[in-house]
Amino acid sequence: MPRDPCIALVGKPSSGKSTTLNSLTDANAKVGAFPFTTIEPNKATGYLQVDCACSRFGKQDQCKPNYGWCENGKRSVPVMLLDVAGLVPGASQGRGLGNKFLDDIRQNSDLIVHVMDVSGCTDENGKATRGYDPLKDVEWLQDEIRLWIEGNLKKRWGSIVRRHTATKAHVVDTLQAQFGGYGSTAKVVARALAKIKDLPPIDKWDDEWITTVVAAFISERFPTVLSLNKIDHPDADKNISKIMLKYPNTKCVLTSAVTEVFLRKLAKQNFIKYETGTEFVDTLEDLPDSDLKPLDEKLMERVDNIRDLVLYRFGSTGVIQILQAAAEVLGLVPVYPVRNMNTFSGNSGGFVFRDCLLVKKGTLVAQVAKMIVGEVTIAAIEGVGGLRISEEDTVDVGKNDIMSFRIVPSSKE
Ligand SMILES: Nc1nc2c(ncn2[C@@H]2O[C@H](COP(=O)(O)OP(=O)(O)OP(=O)(O)O)[C@@H](O)[C@H]2O)c(=O)[nH]1
Repeated sequence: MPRDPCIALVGKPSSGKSTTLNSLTDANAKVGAFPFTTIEPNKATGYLQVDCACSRFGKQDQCKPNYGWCENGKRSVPVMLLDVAGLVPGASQGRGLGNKFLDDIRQNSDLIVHVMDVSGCTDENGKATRGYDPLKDVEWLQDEIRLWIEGNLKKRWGSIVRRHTATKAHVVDTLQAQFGGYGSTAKVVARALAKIKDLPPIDKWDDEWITTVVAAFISERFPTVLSLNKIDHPDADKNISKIMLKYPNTKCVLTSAVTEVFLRKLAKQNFIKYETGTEFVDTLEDLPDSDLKPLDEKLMERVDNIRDLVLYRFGSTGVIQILQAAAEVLGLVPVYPVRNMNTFSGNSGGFVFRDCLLVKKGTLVAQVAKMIVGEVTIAAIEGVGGLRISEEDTVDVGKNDIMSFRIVPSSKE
């Protein structure tokens, strides 16, 4: 993942993708109650909340990021989001905007956030209904991606195996040649294969083995977070438990995107004080000495409902946690390049930790250096306390995550 991480939001029509995206960003993705409001993939910037390095050194007051923002040591780091349109069953056969959908995730995404309607009020095509079982959506999303990759693989299987045998290739190389187009690397393929028990040689794979291999590859290449949306609905509870029981190893986040959008709007209009990501909402009744505007009876009732049905029950609208869950699954580490290791400042001095980039835990320091300073010769890399960092070392939270680079000046001929 040498480029910036990109998280794809997918989900059937009317599951709440656009609302979720709106609540994660300030982008104005169209919001509508009918299928395919979102026609073009919508790239937007979301903000991942992390504990900023400034709080380790008591420098919260001096922290002013170049991108995003930092409040009391909670830093919002930009991440790229992709609103992927047109997911309906049959996408792998080109139904809906199937091919486009698959192409979007193939090229661009590191992780899929599957936005699901857990109220059971939309069927698999996004039409209004009651009592639909959203478990089916988890299954068919996985199936669509698998069938698409499997279909492409099986079409050429005979010649793939012949070539593999003739060239005495390694199974990782043979598969990487096939999966490279999905943004895979040999490492990803190797990790996927390592998960499979008793895998026979490639020429012995039947359809079942191919399915197993493709499924293992998908879970490595396209890890998924389930965003269980519409938790404000009374039918949501039973569906949430069902999904979490069936997929105990999949990261699930409970959300009410529409609530987040509504609360932010009220806060912007100065009707409430709302700290996003928390359960705290204050009205003029709670803060009589504040400059908040009074709410009419209808709005007050809605705010009370939101408190009861979402905030007090679930602790928050859950939206901030979507990106945190994604970052956790991807193992992202915030890395802070600084110019001056004594002050943690950049070029212009004054403010600290101006830059932050997200890299995968375990990435080599040399790779991180390349992302930050490019193809130049580095004389030395310094860490906190002036300690020398080896290019062969790796990064983690609190380990080699603050760095200063000394570059060898380029000689003019
Ligand atoms: N009750 C409830 N409704 C929601 C929530 N989030 C979104 N909705 C509603 O669900 C409907 C569909 O939301 P959208 O965000 O347009 O859905 P989408 O998945 O982007 O749909 P397409 O653009 O058609 O693909 C809208 O009427 C939203 O107001 C939620 O958390 N709770």
